[in-house]
Amino acid sequence: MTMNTVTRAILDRSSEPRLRAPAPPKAVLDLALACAARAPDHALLRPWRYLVVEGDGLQHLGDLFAASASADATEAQRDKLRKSPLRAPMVLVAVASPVSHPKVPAHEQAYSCAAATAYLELALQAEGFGAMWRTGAVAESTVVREGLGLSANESIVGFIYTGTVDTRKPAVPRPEVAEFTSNWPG
Ligand SMILES: Cc1cc2nc3c(=O)[nH]c(=O)nc-3n(C[C@H](O)[C@H](O)[C@H](O)COP(=O)(O)O)c2cc1C
Repeated sequence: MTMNTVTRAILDRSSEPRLRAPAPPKAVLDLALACAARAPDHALLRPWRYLVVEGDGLQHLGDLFAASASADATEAQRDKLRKSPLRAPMVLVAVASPVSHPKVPAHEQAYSCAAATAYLELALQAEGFGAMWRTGAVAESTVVREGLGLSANESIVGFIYTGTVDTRKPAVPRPEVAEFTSNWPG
């Protein structure tokens, strides 16, 4: 079967944790963000926004991560958190920004942000850049959320680390379609 460019790009994509400069240039970033804005979006609420963090911003993000550590964290644990945004030349913070709507609950709006973020990541990868979606405790932290200027109703859907692939990670095994698909009623 011949494959469309989009399906090929999806099948070829892999997350890449080992990233270095240069970050995607503005034209590629804008293209990827335009792809994000094509996500399915019930009632066209546009319930997502993105923060672009690079340069000194990565140090500030690291400071926020370190400040989010629990009171009993060791200095080594804080240091690891402080350095984690420096693993890429650019971090995109995906923010679910739900509004109150009679037919679209907040969790559906978060799904739209997740779909947008997957499109964003895929577009960066299709354009030849590496990307890795990360969360962890920092994504739930009030210190980080407030430090990034999120309002009380907003949440962090992910930190997309992006840049030039340094060394490729081994391919992740993918499940067979039959493993996660069944007919209903059987
Ligand atoms: C919402 C979300 C959060 C994730 N958080 C992390 C994370 O904090 N650390 C991590 O190593 N991988 C995380 N991942 C997984 C990686 O982004 C990646 O998908 C995984 O390593 C599999 O690689 P692949 O995308 O090439 O299949 C997360 C994925 C999603 C969708």
